[in-house]
Amino acid sequence: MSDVLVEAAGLVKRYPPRDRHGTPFTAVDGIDFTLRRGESFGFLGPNGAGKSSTMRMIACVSPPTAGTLRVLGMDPLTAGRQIRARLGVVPQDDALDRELTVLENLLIYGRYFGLPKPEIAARSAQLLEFAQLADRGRERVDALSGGMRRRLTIARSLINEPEILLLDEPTTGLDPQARHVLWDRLFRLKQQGVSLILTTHYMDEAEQLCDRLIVMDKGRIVAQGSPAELIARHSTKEVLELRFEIGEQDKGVAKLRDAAIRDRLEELPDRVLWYTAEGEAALAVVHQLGLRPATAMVRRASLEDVFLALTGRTLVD
Ligand SMILES: Nc1ncnc2c1ncn2[C@@H]1O[C@H](COP(=O)(O)OP(=O)(O)OP(=O)(O)O)[C@@H](O)[C@H]1O
Repeated sequence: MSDVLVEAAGLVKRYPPRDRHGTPFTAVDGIDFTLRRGESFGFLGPNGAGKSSTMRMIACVSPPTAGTLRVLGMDPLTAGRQIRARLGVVPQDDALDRELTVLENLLIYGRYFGLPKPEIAARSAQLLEFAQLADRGRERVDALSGGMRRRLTIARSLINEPEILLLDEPTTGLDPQARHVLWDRLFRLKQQGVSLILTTHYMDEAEQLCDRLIVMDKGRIVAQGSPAELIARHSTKEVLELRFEIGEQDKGVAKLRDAAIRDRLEELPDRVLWYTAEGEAALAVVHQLGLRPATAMVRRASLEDVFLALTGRTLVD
């Protein structure tokens, strides 16, 4: 069995104009990547980066405009059905049947894959257990919380025992506790050997779940690597984050620029970031300069800093 799960070369997705006067829109602009078995992948980027468009092509629901794409060694244009039988897909919107019960949603999905009835029943029971919904099987989906609905969608996507699970922004819109429950479930799937491919614009999610990341912006790949590699390559180890009182930031930055000539300073509307190997030493300099920021915090660099370095923008505006 090949260890390549997904391979893309020069992959393009262009959408037709929305109206007669419009122009076609290139959402994915010639990207190359290889996803291998045994790792979990994240497409990280802000809204509109082209992450969902890439996922929909991998899920065989949206044909590429140009380039080549192979999923599990097959071409989605000619072998979509065979590929889909081995994939689980968790779309951005849950697409559950809200008028049916939790259990019925699973049963219907099993039938869609043509699985034998006893197998669907046994598998549904296991999946409800896995999704921590065992006592909710007879309730209507309407009655579930957002976090429960997400877990049910994941349970549903596992009915065919997929090798790859595609998740489009799995925790967007969930509260912190529901997100952590979901991460725990996804982590278990990883341990069971399911390869996760997800999109996110949350750096903590990417750091928690992904072994490798593809950072996208405006339809292109701007960097690839493990979270640790990306941070080592594109940021200093530490960051001193300073917030000034309203109207004080410009004066502060002018002084800092003179002091931090060898380091990168990043000015955002609400804070200043000083990229340095030694955050505490930089903070001492801030005090020597006579600056009194409203808050000052030394922290480790994160994927957010990588994104800022690569694109000049933050992940979540
Ligand atoms: N069917 C479509 N027709 C025209 N334009 C589209 C269509 N689908 C997406 N787009 C545009 O393509 C761009 C990329 O969208 P895509 O959903 O792939 O981005 P994304 O990185 O997943 O962002 P998000 O986090 O908002 O889902 C966006 O500007 C979007 O408006």
